[in-house]
Amino acid sequence: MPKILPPDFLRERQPLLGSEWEAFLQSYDTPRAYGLRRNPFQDCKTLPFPLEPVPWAADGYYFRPGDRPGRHPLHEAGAYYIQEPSAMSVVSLLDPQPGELVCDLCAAPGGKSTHIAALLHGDGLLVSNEIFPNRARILSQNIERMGIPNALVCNESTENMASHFPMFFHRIVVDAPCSGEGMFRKDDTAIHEWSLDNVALCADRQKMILEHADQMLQPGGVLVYSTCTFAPEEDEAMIQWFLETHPDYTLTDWHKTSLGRQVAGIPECAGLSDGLAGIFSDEISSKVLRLWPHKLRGEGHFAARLQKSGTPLPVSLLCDAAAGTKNSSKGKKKKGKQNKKKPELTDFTEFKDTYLNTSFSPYPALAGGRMELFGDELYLIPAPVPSLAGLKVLRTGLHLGTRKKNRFEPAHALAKTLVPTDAQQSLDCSYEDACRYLQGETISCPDTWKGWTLVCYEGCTLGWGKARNGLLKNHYPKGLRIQGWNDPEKK
Ligand SMILES: C[S@@+](CC[C@H](N)C(=O)[O-])C[C@H]1O[C@@H](n2cnc3c(N)ncnc32)[C@H](O)[C@@H]1O
Repeated sequence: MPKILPPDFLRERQPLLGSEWEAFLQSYDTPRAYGLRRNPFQDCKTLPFPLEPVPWAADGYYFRPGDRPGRHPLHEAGAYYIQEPSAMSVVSLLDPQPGELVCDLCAAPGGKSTHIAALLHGDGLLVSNEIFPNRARILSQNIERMGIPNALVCNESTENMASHFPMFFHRIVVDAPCSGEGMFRKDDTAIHEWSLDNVALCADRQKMILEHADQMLQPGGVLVYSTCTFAPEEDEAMIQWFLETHPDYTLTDWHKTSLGRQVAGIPECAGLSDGLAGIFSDEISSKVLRLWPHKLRGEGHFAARLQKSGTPLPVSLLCDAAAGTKNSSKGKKKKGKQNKKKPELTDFTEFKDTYLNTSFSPYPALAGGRMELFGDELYLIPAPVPSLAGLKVLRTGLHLGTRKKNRFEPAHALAKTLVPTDAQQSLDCSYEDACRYLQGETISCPDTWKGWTLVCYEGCTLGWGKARNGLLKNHYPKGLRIQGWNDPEKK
């Protein structure tokens, strides 16, 4: 059925597209493209469905919708993240480097965050923030599913984030809440919720979020601002306003970024565009990036990369400064009071010596990290994390496990950061056993195995099982179990 678009939208946007208007409208009647990003932390050699590269993202691929990769055990294993193809351009533009401190300020459900983490390779720190608690929980689950060891997940207003992390980050992405015009083909709710008043409201909110992002960015840092709307008020005009009110920033030409270089070899098929010409100065329109659904295989998107003047500070100085920050927020602390005693680490050490191989080496950010107990929960906090007092934090680095009476129970999050060769016992499951495991069933293992075992499928980790007498007791978290995995209709 043809889409019925709001009359105000049609009237306002037609002049922006000129001779391309008909092609733009026709894009609403053509099928949309589907994408996924492969996860370097869970490196499955081959995926069981055909893929085609997305030109603007190194690990991005198109898939055929009928293949339903969201209903495959490899999805639960974190082998990939399903992401709208145009949305992958944002982190390509941000270009985070291993060792950096990076913030995703409006992060749920985690498309940009999981992409940033993949490019950091476990080195440096990702702080992912989401203002709404339910969405922050989904974000946190996705961070865990993708086996990301060096992330904090916060559930804060951008104002509280700014007061807690002043001038802290090397790179920040503001993937702003917006009027969502670029999602009209994909999502009818975006059409129903759209109005010109909402465009104006979104623009005001975006200005506030950008002010906070500026406060959090180091001198010399990079800020990428993106939306999934065509509204110039939220796109080029927002960048114009930001540059006028923040003279210490310059706009980076997207053609001269790694995104532009990547595309240079395949200019025709990429279909990436500059900003709106004629309405805004060349300085802005020639440097910002637009993705139009009639020009490429993806939905509508806008992105701009801004560089702050100055020289970045050493990471150690930044941590000291942030640790001394007093947060005025009365936010809840992390569940389970922080244990002031020096954590007794023997339990984890014993676990590690018994069940993990010496090849198990925490990621660079964790190698210099600190262990902290919150109640009986033991966390490994990446090296550059400052004090988190007063901040609502859902995930503090890597959850190693729980201290029980006479034993240590490893966390699901720990399993997700491991590869099969990290564990002394890892079971390479068949497809059928992987499905049974994900439903919470017991599966078989060699009779001689005893204790904690990594359950793997196609080289990716699903979770823990505990071996006894040839059977693996299922330790896949109850909240993640889904029934019907063996049903071919649901595959
Ligand atoms: C475009 S979405 C982010 C998508 C995400 N970056 C991803 O790639 O998966 C914008 C996010 O901003 C959040 N948001 C809404 N109002 C906000 C506000 N006032 N301050 C900060 N974030 C807000 C929304 O809940 C939403 O999760």
